[in-house]
Amino acid sequence: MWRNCVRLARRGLGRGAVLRPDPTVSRCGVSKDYALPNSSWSQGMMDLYSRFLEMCKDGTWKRIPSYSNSVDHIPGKAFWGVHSKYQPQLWQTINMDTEGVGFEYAMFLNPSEKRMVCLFQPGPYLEGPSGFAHGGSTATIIDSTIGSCATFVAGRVMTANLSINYRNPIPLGSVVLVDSKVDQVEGRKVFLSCHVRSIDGQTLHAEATALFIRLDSTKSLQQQMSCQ
Ligand SMILES: CCCCCCCC/C=C\CCCCCCCC(=O)SCCNC(=O)CCNC(=O)[C@H](O)C(C)(C)COP(=O)(O)OP(=O)(O)OC[C@H]1O[C@@H](n2cnc3c(N)ncnc32)[C@H](O)[C@@H]1OP(=O)(O)O
Repeated sequence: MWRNCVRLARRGLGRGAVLRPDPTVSRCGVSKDYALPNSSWSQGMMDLYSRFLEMCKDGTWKRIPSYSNSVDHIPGKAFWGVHSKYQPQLWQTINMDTEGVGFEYAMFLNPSEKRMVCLFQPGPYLEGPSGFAHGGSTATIIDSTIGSCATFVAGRVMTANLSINYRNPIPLGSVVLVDSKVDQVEGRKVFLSCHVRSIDGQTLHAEATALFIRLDSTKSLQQQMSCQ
């Protein structure tokens, strides 16, 4: 029951939506990539996306697809390791099937700089203060961007600490750049920082620091989360 609720929530159902077969998985078993342009993207979002795609051509940057099932990111799909009994099915909470209402985004990785950038256009479901993004949605996109960056550098990680200073509200429908990088790795600890700015760079919306811990692959995720 709980598992089904989580699956529904993660599929972005709500507000009168009806149950239907999981649309993220096609008949041939290939998951949908949510981080691709759609008709809800503003011109600003499209322009920025094209600029980053251009920078991918020489290999400096790499576009990161986003599947609802995180294991689809991993060759061989063994993201949580052979020791884990827990295989998460729908891990990316930020993907919604109705275009434009929630998190519209695309991530790009710069491997040599250990940097992950996310182009983010918040939709109306993310409203906090009237006309502006909820702080929790800003935290979610920061956590996802920083988390993907830490995943690239360290493998399986979890957020241990995330500290955010909110400097200026993010208008719904605007486009911001979430720019994160790994500052330091000490054993299992990965320290990162992040800035959220308007496209023109004039407005600092938020800044964050985070600590991610690389998971011990000899323990199952359930053991690490004290679930059993
Ligand atoms: C080629 C391209 C590749 C690109 C890849 C793209 C694909 C990406 C795909 C998918 C990415 C998606 C990204 C999403 C990201 C979202 C992430 C989340 O939201 S995670 C959910 C929220 N977080 C939790 O629920 C954690 C709950 N906490 C825990 O489970 C544990 O506390 C855990 C695992 C964090 C640590 O537990 P322990 O038992 O493994 O380790 P201990 O011994 O406690 O800590 C290790 C060291 O870290 C310090 N530490 C731990 N927590 C700390 C804290 N909060 N502050 C400071 N230090 C802390 C400790 O003091 C210790 O340090 P000393 O080794 O003694 O020096």
